[in-house]
Amino acid sequence: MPDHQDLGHRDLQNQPDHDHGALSRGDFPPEFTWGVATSSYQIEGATSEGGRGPSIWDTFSATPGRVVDGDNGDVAVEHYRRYQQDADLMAGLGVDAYRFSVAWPRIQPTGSGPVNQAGVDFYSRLVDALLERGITPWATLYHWDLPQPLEDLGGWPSRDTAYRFAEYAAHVADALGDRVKHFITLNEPWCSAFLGYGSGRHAPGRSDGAAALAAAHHLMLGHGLAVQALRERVPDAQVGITLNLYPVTGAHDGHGVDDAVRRIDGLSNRWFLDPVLRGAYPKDVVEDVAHISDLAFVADADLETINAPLDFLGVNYYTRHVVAPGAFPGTGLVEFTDRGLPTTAMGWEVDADGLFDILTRVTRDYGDLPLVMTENGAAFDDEVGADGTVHDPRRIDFLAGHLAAAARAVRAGVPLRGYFAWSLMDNFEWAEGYAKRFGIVHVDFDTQERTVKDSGRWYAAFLAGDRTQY
Ligand SMILES: OC[C@@H]1[C@@H](O)[C@H](O)[C@@H](O)c2[nH]c(CCc3ccccc3)c[n+]21
Repeated sequence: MPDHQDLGHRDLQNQPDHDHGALSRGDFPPEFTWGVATSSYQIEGATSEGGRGPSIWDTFSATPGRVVDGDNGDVAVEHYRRYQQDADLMAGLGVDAYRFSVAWPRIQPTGSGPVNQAGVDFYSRLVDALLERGITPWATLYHWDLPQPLEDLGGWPSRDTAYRFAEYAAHVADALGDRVKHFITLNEPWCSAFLGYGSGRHAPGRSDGAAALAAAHHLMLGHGLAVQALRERVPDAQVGITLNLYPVTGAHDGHGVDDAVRRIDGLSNRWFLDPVLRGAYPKDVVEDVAHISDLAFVADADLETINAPLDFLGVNYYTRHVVAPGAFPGTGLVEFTDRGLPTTAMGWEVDADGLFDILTRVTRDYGDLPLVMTENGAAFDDEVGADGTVHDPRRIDFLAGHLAAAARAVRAGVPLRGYFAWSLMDNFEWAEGYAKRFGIVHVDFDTQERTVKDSGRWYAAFLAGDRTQY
């Protein structure tokens, strides 16, 4: 297993694998934050309104073949104009908080220079709508919609983009910092870098390993610089970053599996956890990628900047990675396998124990930094019944099972402070377009009608204190 130095080892008691039974909000600390999450490009629409400039996802989704059915975010679920109605939906669910993202192209249409006041005004109105309803705003500064002009200048592989991001963060802090006290700098730099510049599955759709590693570095550098900008302007803010983290398990215990686990754990988790929380790249993974890049883009003080003190780490959890050595041992190729467990519409295995495993691992290996589940949820093919209801029992089971795992992690000593269900409502699911529905509220994409699904009613009852079976 990887050689983690033991930082502040905690006695995380082992718990039974499955403890079915009753669960309620009371199984969590009273100050625990319960919310729902979305992101700008996935819900706002109005991509040419209010002075917004183009983002790499506007360009990417307009490129034939990149997104299922040629879907794009031009309309999405019209949150830009329906935000009051959507704030009412959240109030109806009884959430404490709402995690949304600010679209950089609305604040600075070209990615630099003076702010676009209409863009600032939209988020100011949104924040006021939330506060009026007693909902705490949690703002993600970057959830993948990089202004296209910055991509034209090199994008995240270019160091300058990190500096532009810090300037953008300062503008958001100036505009919203009087009312927004919870900030997440980046959503999932792993996706922005490795899906955007590595595999090309996401915007901007480049396939260049060296560029992907440079992008990962400059995303993390931008994170560190943005933390400084936020701290200077909003001294009472809680600041964090959100990482998509995966427990990685060997498919069997045969030859080479341990190294396959080490490699994938390294590239999925430690490549981001170590710089952000320890101020150093993991040495074993630096060796794994040496044939791709010598990391010459790393400047001396960068890792110190990246290792900016945080108030929390956001964790997005969806499923576990199960790996085995690839067909050609010694090449470092790794196969991702499945165990035949039930899967969601995304083909991701449902594995609530993986949530317990990743939360306890982060606390065991990286210390007592408070953790917040900034995303957890599932896509299933929902349909609106004749009576207008949406029965989604599998999503209820998914949420209940994962909340039970979260409660186990809390009992085991993990400093978990909050949970945001992904997602408030069905929306643009990136390369899958509108074909995949993650919402606890259904959206008819033709009429824009919102219908609270059974899972939304279940979550509202849970938040109201009802006990639930799972
Ligand atoms: O795919 C569901 C959600 C997205 O809608 C969110 O915008 C994004 O933050 C998010 N991250 C993950 C896990 C990483 C991932 C994202 C997209 C595709 C494949 C893996 C799942 N999700």
